[in-house]
Amino acid sequence: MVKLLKVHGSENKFFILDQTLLETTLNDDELKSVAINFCDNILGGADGLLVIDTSENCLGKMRVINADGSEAKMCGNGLRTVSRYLSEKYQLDNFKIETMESDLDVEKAPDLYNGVPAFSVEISPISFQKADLPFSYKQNDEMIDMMVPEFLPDQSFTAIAVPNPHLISFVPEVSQLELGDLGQKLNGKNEYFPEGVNVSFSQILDTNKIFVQTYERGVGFTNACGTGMSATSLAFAMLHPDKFDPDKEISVYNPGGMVKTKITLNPVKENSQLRLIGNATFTHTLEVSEFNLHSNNLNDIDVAETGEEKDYQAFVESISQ
Ligand SMILES: N[C@@H](CCC[C@H](N)C(=O)O)C(=O)O
Repeated sequence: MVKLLKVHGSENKFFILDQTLLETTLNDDELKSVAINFCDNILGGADGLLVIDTSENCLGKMRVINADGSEAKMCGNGLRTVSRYLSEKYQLDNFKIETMESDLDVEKAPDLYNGVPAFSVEISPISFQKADLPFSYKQNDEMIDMMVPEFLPDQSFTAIAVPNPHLISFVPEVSQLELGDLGQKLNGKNEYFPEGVNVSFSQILDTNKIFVQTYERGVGFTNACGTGMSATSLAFAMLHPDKFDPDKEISVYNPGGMVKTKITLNPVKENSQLRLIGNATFTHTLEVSEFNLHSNNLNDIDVAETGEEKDYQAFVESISQ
């Protein structure tokens, strides 16, 4: 039997499959089918499948398969949960994890709340270049605080790859309707973001305090998007210096809870440093036979709750007071 986990970071939910536990690893087609099946049908679904593989230079490698079967370059909330998994497996608190474009530094952080383990993860590399998003809008090589009436008439937009693509707009109040419409438009066939984009709207609440909601590529509305909150924090620090204190962490509220980000701006903006700090919660363990996993038959799974979710909900309750 193979043991999987259901996990979340700020209620951005995933299944973790450690391929190193298998006799025979799943190939890419099998991973895609299993990701779609798990994310649609098991335990209320999830936003993606996080796949752990061996790595030559790091403690492990993380791949991110979105709910629709597409593969993402990175996942910030997911990386925290994979960090916890590898930390417990190898009894280490500080190490590197290989992702599609870079080896990222991760470390155990103080618990977010009683019974809520937390990890701090590096988010990198950063790019604003149109080729790295990719996007196409008139002759622009970058899109930074730019009015784009083709998206929405009265909002400005910033595009940042970390390295998955994000489009960010600061708004007086988040409109789910406008976010959903724009997210759908830019993730369907469109001339601006040919590979789709994660779209985040953010409300500035106070100094170093923002709210972020994201329409995710390959998923749709999500409770939280880790790379989205990191990219939005970078845009916030760059574009709203009057509300940004560089010596302190930023509190990023989201529909699933709250994370912290630490932004160290660099005059060369691509060399700025981003860290994402937040919960790594395991909600369920699942056991399935390797044969059933290979044949994408998920009818016979043993599920057990870990009991961690009540502590996470107590944390959410504590920040809403
Ligand atoms: N929610 C993730 C991002 C997942 C990838 C995204 N759907 C994409 O396709 O780029 C996060 O926490 O960063």
